[in-house]
Amino acid sequence: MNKTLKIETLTPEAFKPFGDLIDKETSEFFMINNGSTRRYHRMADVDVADNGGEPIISIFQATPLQYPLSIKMMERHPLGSQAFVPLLGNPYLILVAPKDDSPDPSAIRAFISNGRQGVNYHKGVWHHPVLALTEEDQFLIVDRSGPGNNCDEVYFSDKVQVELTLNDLVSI
Ligand SMILES: NC(=O)N[C@@H](O)C(=O)O
Ligand code: NI
Repeated sequence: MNKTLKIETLTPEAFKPFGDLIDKETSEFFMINNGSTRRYHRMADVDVADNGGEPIISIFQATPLQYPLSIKMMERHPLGSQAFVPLLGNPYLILVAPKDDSPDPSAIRAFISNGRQGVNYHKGVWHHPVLALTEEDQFLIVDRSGPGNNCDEVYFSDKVQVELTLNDLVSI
């Protein structure tokens, strides 16, 4: 199978099958701290308690891969959600595929964040490891620590060619 992915703009509706969008610009807020602060409340839930899991906060400093990207694998976290919040305001890419026993290469979807949007992958959603577009980009991560295997990886056979090119990046 040969396929080049179109890169989609990240919206709450488009990302809904895969998780939550952590995005001020598409979220409600209420005022706190005597009117000095907007609280964008509960943008996503941290779903990590299965098998005695606990929520942890980490930082990823990521380096861009080579493009056009030949997508060789996808992974999922069967025991917990995983959130990525960009810290430096740089656009980055998200590759996801629907929950299933194995990722369907023909169902992979590519999104681009405007650098102000984070994502929270729901438990078991297939995704590609973080895809920075800027050298040493940084992300705050909220995911799970605890017993059990929480990372399934599937490598595609050589016959499957799913490519991601940047030349049709939507303007963000
Ligand atoms: N392995 C790890 O902690 N990171 C991946 O889960 C990822 O989605 O980048
Ligand atoms: Ni992951």
